[in-house]
Amino acid sequence: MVTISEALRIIDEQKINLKSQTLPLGESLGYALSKDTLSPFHVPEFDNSAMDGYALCGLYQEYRLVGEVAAGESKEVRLSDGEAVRIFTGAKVPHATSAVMMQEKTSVESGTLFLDEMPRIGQNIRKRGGQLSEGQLVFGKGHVLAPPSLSLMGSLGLEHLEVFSKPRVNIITTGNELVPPGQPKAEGQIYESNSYAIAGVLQQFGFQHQHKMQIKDDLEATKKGIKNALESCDVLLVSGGISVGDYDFVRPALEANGVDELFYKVLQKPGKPLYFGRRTNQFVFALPGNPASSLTCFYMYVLPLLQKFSGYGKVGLPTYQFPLSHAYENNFGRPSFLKAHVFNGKVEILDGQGSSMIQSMALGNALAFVDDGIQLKEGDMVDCKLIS
Ligand SMILES: Nc1nc2c(c(=O)[nH]1)N[C@H]1C(S)=C(S)[C@@H](COP(=O)(O)OP(=O)(O)OC[C@H]3O[C@@H](n4cnc5c(N)ncnc54)[C@H](O)[C@@H]3O)O[C@H]1N2
Ligand code: MOO
Repeated sequence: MVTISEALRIIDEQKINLKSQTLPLGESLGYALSKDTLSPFHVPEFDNSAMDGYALCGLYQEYRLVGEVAAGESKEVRLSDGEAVRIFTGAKVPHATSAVMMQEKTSVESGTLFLDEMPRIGQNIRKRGGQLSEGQLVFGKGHVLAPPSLSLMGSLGLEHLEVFSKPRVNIITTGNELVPPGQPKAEGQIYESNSYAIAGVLQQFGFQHQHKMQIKDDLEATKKGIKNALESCDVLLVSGGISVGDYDFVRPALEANGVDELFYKVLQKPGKPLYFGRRTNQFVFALPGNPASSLTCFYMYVLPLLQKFSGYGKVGLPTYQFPLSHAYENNFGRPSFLKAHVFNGKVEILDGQGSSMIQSMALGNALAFVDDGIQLKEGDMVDCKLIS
């Protein structure tokens, strides 16, 4: 049995041979850059107007209007002292421009521009290189591409990006009692639901599974199922069959397939019988079958590994602190990730903390961490991870 921090450290210490690939800009969302990106030119490349209005030469309240510059125009307009040109947002300002005045603060009468107020030097001019200089580091290796990053890369004219590949994931569910939703089920059987949660949470964080298989609680079938699944994935997620029951065959079947155990059992609730193993550059998590346990283990342990495997510079869900909306005591006998709801700047720990209870998790939006035996008062700060 390891502690939560030991388990996280073991995951973090794994050396992974990362692969990289080239992707079109439009398909790069959620990937991490596999090399540093330097700006190929100054951004903006030229001084330009931040407003629709007038480019002014000299600082006065009256100007001779001598022309117009639209966005995208490349012709050089010559401005002399006391002259102004009509200009539009994003258009290149003429060389001698002192300031741009927004059109709402102006009036024009027979070729003369009048300003409602005195302009200030440099007003409404977006300076060349104001955001980035040519050769400046834009993003370091490992930067994860969110929508603003795609916008910036696009503005640099980069059509293709070098990114780290993401792991191929397979899912195995185990359990003779499991029946797929939509099928008839007999007394004692239940509907299989973990694979939907796991496939969903993979998708939520930008990963995909390739194959999902269900295997019976039988040592030979489990060995064979794991062997097949490991033929085509980098990360294998197994649900159930990892505890100590007579029908829990996942651990010996992993061993028979040459997977080395890195830890088994974590001192936590839920998800105590969590297993993590490795075979060369392949990783296996055997997630406890209880629905809330398997999902909690995904957020806490699987996600950091998947992100590390994808070359992310920072992994795992960030922790935020919120004040408790009520008193709470952790009597579970283990450090606990509790199903919780963060709302209006406070966190409520929900009823229904049983590992088999998924409704509380479905109605909540966070996991709140409370250590074993801790008594908390209303207003005490609690570490939370937001899951939706
Ligand atoms: N003697 C002990 N028994 C148990 C211990 C223990 O330490 N000693 N640990 C308990 C804890 S904690 C957990 S968590 C579970 C984990 O057991 P397994 O990983 O072996 O999971 P199963 O026994 O296969 O299933 C547990 C539970 O979850 C349901 N389940 C399983 N798979 C699915 C699925 N795909 N979809 C929906 N529901 C699923 C299954 O029917 C069981 O109810 O072990 C405790 N026991
Ligand atoms: O460790 Mo288990 O997930 O409490 O039922």
